[in-house]
Amino acid sequence: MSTAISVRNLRKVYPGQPPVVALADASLEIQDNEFFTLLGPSGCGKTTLLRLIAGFEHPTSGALDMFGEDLLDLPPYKRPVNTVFQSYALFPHLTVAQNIGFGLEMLGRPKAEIKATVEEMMELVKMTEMADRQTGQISGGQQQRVALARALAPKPKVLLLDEPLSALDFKLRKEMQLELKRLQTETGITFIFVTHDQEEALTMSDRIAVMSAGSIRQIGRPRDIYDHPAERFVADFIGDTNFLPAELVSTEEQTGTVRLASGQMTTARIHEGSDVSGQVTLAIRPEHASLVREADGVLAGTLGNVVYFGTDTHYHVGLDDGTAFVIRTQNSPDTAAQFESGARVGVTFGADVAQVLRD
Ligand SMILES: Nc1ncnc2c1ncn2[C@@H]1O[C@H](COP(=O)(O)OP(=O)(O)OP(=O)(O)O)[C@@H](O)[C@H]1O
Repeated sequence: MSTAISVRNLRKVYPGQPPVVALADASLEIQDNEFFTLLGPSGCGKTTLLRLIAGFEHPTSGALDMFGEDLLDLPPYKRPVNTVFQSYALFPHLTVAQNIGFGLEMLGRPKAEIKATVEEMMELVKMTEMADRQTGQISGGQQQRVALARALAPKPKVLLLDEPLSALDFKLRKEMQLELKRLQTETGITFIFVTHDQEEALTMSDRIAVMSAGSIRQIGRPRDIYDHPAERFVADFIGDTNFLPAELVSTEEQTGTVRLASGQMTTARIHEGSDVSGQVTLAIRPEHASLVREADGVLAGTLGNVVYFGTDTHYHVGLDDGTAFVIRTQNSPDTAAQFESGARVGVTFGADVAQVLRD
């Protein structure tokens, strides 16, 4: 696999009083044919990074290459990228076919080529039957498909997608997530997708960069990031997590022996390259822990609320050291509630599910 985009120590400061550091010092590599997602809360710098790649902004410092070529010398229209915006920016009085062909007309492509590409794109996004409808008269989901087809029509090497699904309702959003993934696989184009929705990122991406306050906190495959968050921000932002204070007693490669507040010893995973020692925080996902009899637990406490969600049940335990801990178990027709609210209970978890977090 070759590298599509290489971002090295990219920094963007917007002038003002005071100046805004939108991107502090970002470095990452995106592979050709990857579905890569920039995930983070509002204002963390996702759109800024996308705009730097597109060429709508110029960095304060740093380097940016695409397929080995320095991008910073190229104006936006000469970069082999295209962008799909949150507001689809379609022309409502033009037809579906005219909207899709618009960019190609601007590029001065021959008429026959435009016609063939528009037909190919309409088929790709399943809009052939609506070719002659004005885009002001089609649904939000259909407009989204046209916007995608228009952006894909010039066959960019990289497609930038800035929260393209955020205007759609929940059900349509789910459908379009699968659709986007299909389009990426079928076209083989590198997608860089921006979202603040963790579930969207986990379901669609080959890899995710989690961002916070202008910097990249962790890069990894969805499963790695979910199961092995490197730091508290990532563990907190993606999914639900229990945090336990602990003391790191010894380490051997990626495994640490820790003493919990209860005095019990257990093992936990240490993220590669993490420099941790002394007092640490452990992260344990609610579905990775089990509720057991008090005598069988690594931790002991009193069961508080038991909340039934249909597919699963959440058990809220008040641990004896005062920490709150949630356990999530999947329901099935033959699982009966084993513990009542108010009961003394134990909490246990496997050796490889607890993660030592860096600060
Ligand atoms: N043109 C600009 N001038 C000054 N500040 C800006 C400009 N554009 C963005 N910012 C600031 O830079 C920071 C990063 O903004 P950016 O739009 O990249 O974040 P984001 O993660 O994409 O957020 P959102 O999810 O809300 O779109 C924010 O503090 C924002 O207010």
